[in-house]
Amino acid sequence: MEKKLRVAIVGYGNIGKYSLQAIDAAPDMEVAGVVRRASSMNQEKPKELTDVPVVASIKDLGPVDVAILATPTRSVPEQAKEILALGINTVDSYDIHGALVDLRRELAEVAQKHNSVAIISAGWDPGTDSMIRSIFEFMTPKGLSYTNFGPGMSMGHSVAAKSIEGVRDALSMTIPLGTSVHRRMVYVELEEGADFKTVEQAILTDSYFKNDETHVTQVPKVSDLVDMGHGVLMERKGVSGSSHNQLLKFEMRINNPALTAQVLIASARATFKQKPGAYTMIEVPIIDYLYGDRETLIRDLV
Ligand SMILES: NC(=O)C1=CN([C@@H]2O[C@H](COP(=O)(O)OP(=O)(O)OC[C@H]3O[C@@H](n4cnc5c(N)ncnc54)[C@H](OP(=O)(O)O)[C@@H]3O)[C@@H](O)[C@H]2O)C=CC1
Ligand SMILES: N[C@@H](CCCC(=O)C(=O)O)C(=O)O
Repeated sequence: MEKKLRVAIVGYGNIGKYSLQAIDAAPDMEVAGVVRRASSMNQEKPKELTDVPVVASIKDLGPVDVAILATPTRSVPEQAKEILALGINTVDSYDIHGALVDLRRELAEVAQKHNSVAIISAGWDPGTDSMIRSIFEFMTPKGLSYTNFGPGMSMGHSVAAKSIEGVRDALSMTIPLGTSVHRRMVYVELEEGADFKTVEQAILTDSYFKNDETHVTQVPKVSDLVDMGHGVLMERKGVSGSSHNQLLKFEMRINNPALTAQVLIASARATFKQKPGAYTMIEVPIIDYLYGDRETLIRDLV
């Protein structure tokens, strides 16, 4: 039997937990262990990790082939560089669209030097939606595409709101207003003594929120509101050759962390088929994400 890929999960929040399930379900992978912050190591070990090594540094695990970075987007650049420099492949779901080209360039330099591979921004948006947008684009090179999220929980925005001083927990709901325009409804649970107006101002000026209509509401308990469902409707009206009004549509309604984790696991597999460097999902051949014999996949899917 083929040797299984040994996968480490870095950060055990929502994406981390669902990554464990996706690794367990993958025939070609096994979990090498979970890397957590020192502060989380003191907590009681979650039941599903009973037989899984949990460590504070990836260097304390046995051999690791690839690391899933399931940490806040803003901590990805530093962590990815450290892990790639150990010769270990990385995948992340970095979701700051305006900065991912720079991240790709920075990680490519480290990966090429240390003979490793990074697939960055590998969730659903950015991620699989980026692949769909690209397909729309070559099917109808002229035209307009719209990406309409939700309604649903944006994890990137929730994580950004949670990181603000004085916030104990946060939920950011994305409300689609049409034509790629969104409203952000942010619910915050505050630490004892925190000032709501200060927190509200910090959220409104954070780069995750400052370009959208955003409303911040204080609630007693965020966990009572959380529903991790999300989704997207992508539409394009465009032109193929000289034929107008070609209408294309893609829609999905999902459990956000489950889908993101599944895409990360598929990307982890794909890292082993690339030359050292850093890639976004649209640069990797689709077949590299799939498990199975190449000709069988081609026979079944093409
Ligand atoms: N591209 C896409 O489509 C998507 C991208 N995402 C991205 O995934 C990211 C993670 O989301 P989610 O799993 O909900 O986040 P969580 O907050 O649930 O989990 C993140 C985990 O990372 C660890 N962590 C927390 N703070 C830090 C820190 N400052 N530095 C390093 N590690 C830290 C913690 O794990 P521990 O306690 O074990 O150390 C924490 O539980 C989001 O920031 C979002 O941008 C999410 C969905 C879709
Ligand atoms: N990156 C997103 C996934 C895409 C949805 C989105 O960007 C949004 O709801 O604003 C997330 O973190 O959940």
